[in-house]
Amino acid sequence: MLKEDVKLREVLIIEGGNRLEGVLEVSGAKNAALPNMAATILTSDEVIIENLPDLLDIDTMKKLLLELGTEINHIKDKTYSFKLATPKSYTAPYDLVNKMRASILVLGPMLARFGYAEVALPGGCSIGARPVDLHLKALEKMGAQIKIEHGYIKAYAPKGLKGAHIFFDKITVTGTENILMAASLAEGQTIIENAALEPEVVDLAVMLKKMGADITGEGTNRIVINGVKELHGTYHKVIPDRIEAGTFLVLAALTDGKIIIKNYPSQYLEYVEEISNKIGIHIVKLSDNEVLIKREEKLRPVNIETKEYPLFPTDLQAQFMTLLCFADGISEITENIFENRFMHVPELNRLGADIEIKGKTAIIRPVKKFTGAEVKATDLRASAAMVIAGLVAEGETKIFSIYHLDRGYEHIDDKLINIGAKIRREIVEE
Ligand SMILES: CC(=O)N[C@H]1[C@@H](OP(=O)(O)OP(=O)(O)OC[C@H]2O[C@@H](n3ccc(=O)[nH]c3=O)[C@H](O)[C@@H]2O)O[C@H](CO)[C@@H](O)[C@@H]1O
Ligand SMILES: C=C(OP(=O)(O)O)C(=O)O
Repeated sequence: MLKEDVKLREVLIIEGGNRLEGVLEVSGAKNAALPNMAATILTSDEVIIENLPDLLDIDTMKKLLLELGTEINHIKDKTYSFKLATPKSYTAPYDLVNKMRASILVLGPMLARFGYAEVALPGGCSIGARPVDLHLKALEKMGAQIKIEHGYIKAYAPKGLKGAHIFFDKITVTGTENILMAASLAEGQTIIENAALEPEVVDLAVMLKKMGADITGEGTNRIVINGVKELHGTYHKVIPDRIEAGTFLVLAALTDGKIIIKNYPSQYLEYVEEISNKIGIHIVKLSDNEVLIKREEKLRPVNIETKEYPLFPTDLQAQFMTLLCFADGISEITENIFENRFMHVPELNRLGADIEIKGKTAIIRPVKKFTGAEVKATDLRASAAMVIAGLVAEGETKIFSIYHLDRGYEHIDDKLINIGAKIRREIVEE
C-alpha cells in the first residue's frame, strides 16, 4: 500500500464485564438543540441558548450558522449567543448537510426571513432513504417556488411566505419543525395537520413563542400558527435528552450495577418505562430529576413496535434490542419508521447475539452471554448499542466508525469511565 493511501481512524476499545456504579448525567437533547439553533435565524436580535450539548452535530450546526453569517459567542458553560443581523450566504453546503441531515432545518427559517435559501439535498443515509419531499411540498403550499438543481434545493419566496393548510401525509419531526418556523413569520394563518407530537417539537414551539410567535396546539396533531411580522431575541434552555436517558436505562439494567440517572426526563419516557416494566426493569424515583434503575433477576421477553411519540422511539430500538438478547424467551422488534434500521443486527450477532431479520421485524432469541469482537458502529444509535454490548461482553470489543457516536452522545467515554467502565480510544491505520 502506498504511504499516502493509509488513512487513520479512531476506534473505541472496551473491556467488558465490569460492574458499573455511580451517577450518569443526561445532557441537553441533540434533537431539540438543533431546531432551537436553527430558530435563531428567524430574528436579527440576539438569542441565547443554554444547555447545548458538546457534540459533533452541534458543532456542525454552529459551522452552518457561521457560514450563513450568524455571530456566535460563548457566554458560559454550554451557553452560547446567536445573532444573525445580515446573512453572508444563503446556502447550506453539501459538506455540512452530508455530515448532518438536520441541516435541512435552516431551510424554513431562511426562506421565511430572507425569501431565499439553498440547501444541499440530504440524500439517503444508513438508516434509510429519508426524503424531504414533505418539507418541500408544505413550503410550496405556503407560496415558495422550489427547484432542485445540481444537487441543491433552491427555494424562493420573494414576496414572503403565506399561511396555508398543511396536511402531512406522514408524520415528520423535522418537517413539522421546519414549517413551524416558516409559518411563524408567514403572512396569515397556517394549520399543520398530522403534526409530530415529539417533545422536541413542543420545545421548539415554546422557544418560538418566547420570541413572539403566535402558536397554539403544539403537542397535539393540529398546530395553528398565526404569522407575525417580526420575532425578537430570547433566552432558552435545551430540554434533557430522552434518548440518551433511555440509553442509560438499558445500560443500567444490563450491567446490573448501582446506576443513578440524573436529569432524567420521566415526563418524556412514559411509554418506554411501561415497556421497561414489562421486561422487569424498574425506575425508582429518588428525587425530582434523579432515578435509580433496578432490575428483576430474570428479564422477560416483549414485543416492541417503533412508532411516533408518544409510543416507542425508533432512536431507542437498537439499545432495547441489545437488552432483549438477555431476556428469558423470544422477543420481536418491528421497525416502522425507517426501512433500513437493522444495520446493528449483524454486528450484535458478531458479539454472540441470535437475531434474525424477517422483513421489518427482528426476532431476538435469548443468549447467555456476549463475547468481545471487532464491530462496526453503523449509525448513531447502533453505536450506542455497540457500546452497551461491549460493556456486557466478555473480553475486549473494538468498535470502528465511532464518529457516529460522537455525533449524538456528549462525552460518553468520560461519563462511562466515571462509573467504572474500561474504555479507551486508539488511532489505527485503515
Ligand atoms: C434531528 C432529528 O430530530 N432527528 C430525528 C427525526 O428525524 P427526521 O425528522 O428526519 O425523521 P422524520 O420524522 O421526518 O421521518 C419519519 C419518516 O417519514 C419519512 N419522511 C420524512 C420526511 C419527508 O419529507 N418524507 C418522508 O417520507 C422518513 O423517511 C421516515 O420514514 O425524527 C426521527 C423519527 O423519530 C428520529 O429518528 C431522528 O432522530
Ligand atoms: C437518526 C438520528 O439523528 P438524525 O436525524 O440527525 O440522523 C438520531 O438522533 O438517532
